[in-house]
Amino acid sequence: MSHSLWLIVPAAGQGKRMGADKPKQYLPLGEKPILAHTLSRLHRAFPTAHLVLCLDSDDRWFKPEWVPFPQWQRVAGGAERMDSVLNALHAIKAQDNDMVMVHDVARPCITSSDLLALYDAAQQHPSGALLAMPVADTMKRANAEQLSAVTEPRDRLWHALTPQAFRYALLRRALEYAVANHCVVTDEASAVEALGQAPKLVSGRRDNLKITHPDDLALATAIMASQVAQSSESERSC
Ligand SMILES: Nc1ccn([C@@H]2O[C@H](COP(=O)(O)OP(=O)(O)OP(=O)(O)O)[C@@H](O)[C@H]2O)c(=O)n1
Ligand SMILES: C[C@](O)(CO)[C@H](O)COP(=O)(O)O
Repeated sequence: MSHSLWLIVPAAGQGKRMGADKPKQYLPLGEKPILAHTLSRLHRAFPTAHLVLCLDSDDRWFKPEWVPFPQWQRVAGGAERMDSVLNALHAIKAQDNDMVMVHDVARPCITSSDLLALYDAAQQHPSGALLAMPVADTMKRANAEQLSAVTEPRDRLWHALTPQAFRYALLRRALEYAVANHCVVTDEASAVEALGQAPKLVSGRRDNLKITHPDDLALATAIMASQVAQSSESERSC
C-alpha cells in the first residue's frame, strides 16, 4: 500500500532577527517573495504532495497565488515553531504511516536532489531522517564575557537543517510529548530524540541556507543564481 506525503511548511514566524518591515518570508528574492520560492522548490520535487502551510492568524501579506500545489490547506501558526507544526499535524487527516516532511519557509535554496535523498532515507529509517551538515570549523564555547573558554571536540557534530521527515504517528507523538513535558524543541528531530529514538542524519548541501539575518538575502540571491546556472549547464551537456 502506498502512503501519502504531507509537506508541512512552518511560515508563521515574525522574522525578528531580520528586522524588516514585514516577516522575512515576504521579502523579495529577485522577482518573487521567499515563500513563493520555497513552495516552488518543494512542488518541483513533489508535485502531488499535500501542502500544509502554517501562517500567523494576523498575516496581511500572504497571497494564495504563490501556492503551486493543487492540494493544500492553511493552518494557524502557534507561539513557537513546534506549536505551528503540531497545529498542522492536528489539522490533517493523515494515516499513521503517512510520511510527513517539515521544511522551514526560510530555506528557499533547497534542491530537488536533497529533497529526494531525504525522502528515500525517511522511508528506510523507522525513526525518520533529517538533512544535516557535518561541522567544518573548530568549535569554541564562550564564557560569560565572550572569551573563548573551551574548544569543543567537533567529531560527530552536525548542523541540523530542514527538511526533516517522519511517519505521521511518530512525529505527532513526539511533539505532543514535548509540549506535555514543557520541552521547547527547535526542530522535529529533537522531539523524536526525546522519545529515545535516533533519526538518520542525511548529509545535505551546504547552500541550504536558513535566511535569518539581513546579509543572508544577498547570499541567498547568489546561491540561487549559481544553482540556476549549474542546472542550465547540466541541461546543455545532456
Ligand atoms: N511561531 C513560529 C515561529 C517560527 N515559525 C517558522 O519556523 C521557521 C524557522 O524559524 P526562524 O528562521 O527562526 O524564523 P522566525 O521565527 O521568523 O525568525 P526570528 O526567530 O528571527 O523571529 C520559519 O520558517 C518560521 O516562519 C513558525 O512557523 N511559527
Ligand atoms: C529547524 C531548524 O531550521 C534547523 O536548523 C532550526 O532549528 C530552526 O531554529 P530557529 O530557532 O527557529 O531559528
